[in-house]
Amino acid sequence: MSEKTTSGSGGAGLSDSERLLFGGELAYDIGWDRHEGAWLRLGLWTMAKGLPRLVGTGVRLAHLADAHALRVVLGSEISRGISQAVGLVAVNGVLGHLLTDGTTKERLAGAVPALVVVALTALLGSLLRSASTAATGTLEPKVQRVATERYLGLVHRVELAAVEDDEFHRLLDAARYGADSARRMIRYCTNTLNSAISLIAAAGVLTILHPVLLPLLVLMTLPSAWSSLTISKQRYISFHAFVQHARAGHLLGQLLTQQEAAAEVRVHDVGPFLLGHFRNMAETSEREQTRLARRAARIGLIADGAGGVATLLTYGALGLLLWGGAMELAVAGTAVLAIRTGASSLDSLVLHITDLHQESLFVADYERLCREAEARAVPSGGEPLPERLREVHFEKVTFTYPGSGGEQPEPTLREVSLSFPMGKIIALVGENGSGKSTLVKLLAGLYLPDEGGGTIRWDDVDARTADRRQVFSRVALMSQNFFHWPFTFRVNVAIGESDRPIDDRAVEEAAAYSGADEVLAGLPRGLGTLLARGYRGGHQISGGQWQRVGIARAKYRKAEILIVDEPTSALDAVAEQRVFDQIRALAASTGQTIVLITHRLHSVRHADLIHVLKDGRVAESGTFAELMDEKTGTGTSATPTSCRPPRSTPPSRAVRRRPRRAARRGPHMTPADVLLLPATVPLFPGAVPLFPGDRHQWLHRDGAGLW
Ligand SMILES: Nc1ncnc2c1ncn2[C@@H]1O[C@H](COP(=O)(O)OP(=O)(O)OP(=O)(O)O)[C@@H](O)[C@H]1O
Repeated sequence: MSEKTTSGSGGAGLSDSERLLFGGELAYDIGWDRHEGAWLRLGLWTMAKGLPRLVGTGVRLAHLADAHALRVVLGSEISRGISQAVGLVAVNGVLGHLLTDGTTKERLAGAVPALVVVALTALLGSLLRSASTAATGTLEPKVQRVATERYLGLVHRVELAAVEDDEFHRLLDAARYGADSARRMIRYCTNTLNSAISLIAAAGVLTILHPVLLPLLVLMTLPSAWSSLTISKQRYISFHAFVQHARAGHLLGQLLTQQEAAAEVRVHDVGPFLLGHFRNMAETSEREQTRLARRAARIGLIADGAGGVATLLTYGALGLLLWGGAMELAVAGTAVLAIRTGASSLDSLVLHITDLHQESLFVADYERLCREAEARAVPSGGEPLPERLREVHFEKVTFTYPGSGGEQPEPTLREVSLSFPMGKIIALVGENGSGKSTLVKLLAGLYLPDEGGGTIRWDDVDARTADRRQVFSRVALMSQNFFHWPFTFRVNVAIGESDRPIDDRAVEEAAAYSGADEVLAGLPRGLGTLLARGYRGGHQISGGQWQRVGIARAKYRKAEILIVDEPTSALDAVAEQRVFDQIRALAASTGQTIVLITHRLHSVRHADLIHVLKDGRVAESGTFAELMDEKTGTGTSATPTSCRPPRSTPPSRAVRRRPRRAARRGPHMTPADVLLLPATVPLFPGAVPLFPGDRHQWLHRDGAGLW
């Protein structure tokens, strides 16, 4: 197959194979990737202008984490700069004495005091550097912890609507790296500060020695700064081009060896096809690397040439000053030293600012996320709920999912009026997508009705003004997709009431209530068995067994209202009815309010009250007998739709949405990934996982093999 490549921004070295297989470059569509190349658009001046702001951010974070360590870093770095300047002046004194008239002995003796100062400043410089290094090392993990704690603390309190908002999630993706970036920013800030102070010290000494020396320093260092910046940009471009090809190649490698694809690879003879493209992409990548390496070499040469000319001009100017007697030899010697120190400080300053700038993009995201999370937090405080609740009443409640359905989103619930009397068993029945789960989320306080869209009253207290934490505390929710915590059986049940110490007896009682005691009996380490596959000692339980654990969790919570949202979707009609009957019987003994959700009316025929939902509205309400009665019922609930088979096929829109959203959110959304989050975080934002979900293979922008 012939292999053509294109170059240019966004498609550097893109091969026909990549175009054919992926329709373009294989880039992630996740939060942190959107900063790719942002700093490439920055020039020297813009970077310099932004420097105080960047250092300010680092200093603020460090101050929050450990003000004392910050003071040590700042004090050490500033003192180091001063001692460097004093050292340079002392060097000037040494040279002055050495180059004066007299015998060698006399000249050496004269230089001794200045030499002692040089030695002392060097010693002090070393001590200060180690103090700064130690304090920076102390600061880094603290900054990361403070930053991580802050965003996690804010994010877990935001409204559910924010969690479901894709834009918020993209921000969360990027901000996750912000906490790591904050850590790295501390080191880069210290390095930047260090280089800047060294540069200022050298420039200050030069100005004192002779006013013309400062422009000479600028003249000599500018080309070198330009070349540093240009070369580091080239490295960055090269890295991203490389990682893109490497990712694509890696994907093909995985497809060739993946179990799921194995049958088709053989029967359809996909192997040679993929292998051919793999080779083509690898060759394209190699060509791209060669091209970029040559380009970098050219830029290096140009920069070196410019630096050489500047050096020549600088030393020429120094020579002229000496020749004309405008400068003493000792001053010229010190000037050479100061210019060299200044030039190398400027070089490293450019590199550190570059690093700092890249990190700052993620820290800015982090700050934005924190602001957004604060703004979208579930409000704290509010009207207390009545101690002894009689009912929760929905009055003409309309609810629309934010961002659903384009410009004129359709409400999911329309003018719903119904009651949940306490101490009763209430069933919500309706076909897929009729709004049952949405309705109980409003009941649980996870959403509020639309503005002007009716009220939900807890007796006389409006849910809008109620203390939402109290609302949450009154409800135990076992939703369709309740979370399978990758923890032990004990914690999986007790996490329903995580703010009190775990009571093993209560865990066992809750397990007996839901039938999860049978699951428990089969576990190798009983309550302490880890319910997560893929981990040593981890045990896998079936979907049906998880459902029992979920009911036990909701039961353990001992909340006033127990909402059971289709826990039986994996069961057949008879089994579902058995589970509901069991819940009903047990509820009778505790007086708990139970809200059961199903689309099979017959499964809940013993409920005290049944609300039938249809297209987001209440079609009818009553007891089973009333609904089935030809005179009192509308007959809607007797239609075959409400007696449909379990919803395992076809899934609701809500369910169908999830994979799409998960895919958009990238590789970080599975429970296991959440658990393994620290390992999924790259060493720095420039590091990119080779493959989604790959927690081990990060590519480094300074990675070996690139240069
Ligand atoms: N987070 C969401 N964002 C946008 N739309 C949603 C969301 N969750 C559900 N919907 C939509 O709201 C409608 C009602 O969904 P809901 O899950 O409440 O119905 P349901 O009666 O519980 O259905 P099922 O029996 O299939 O679970 C569906 O059209 C669904 O696609």
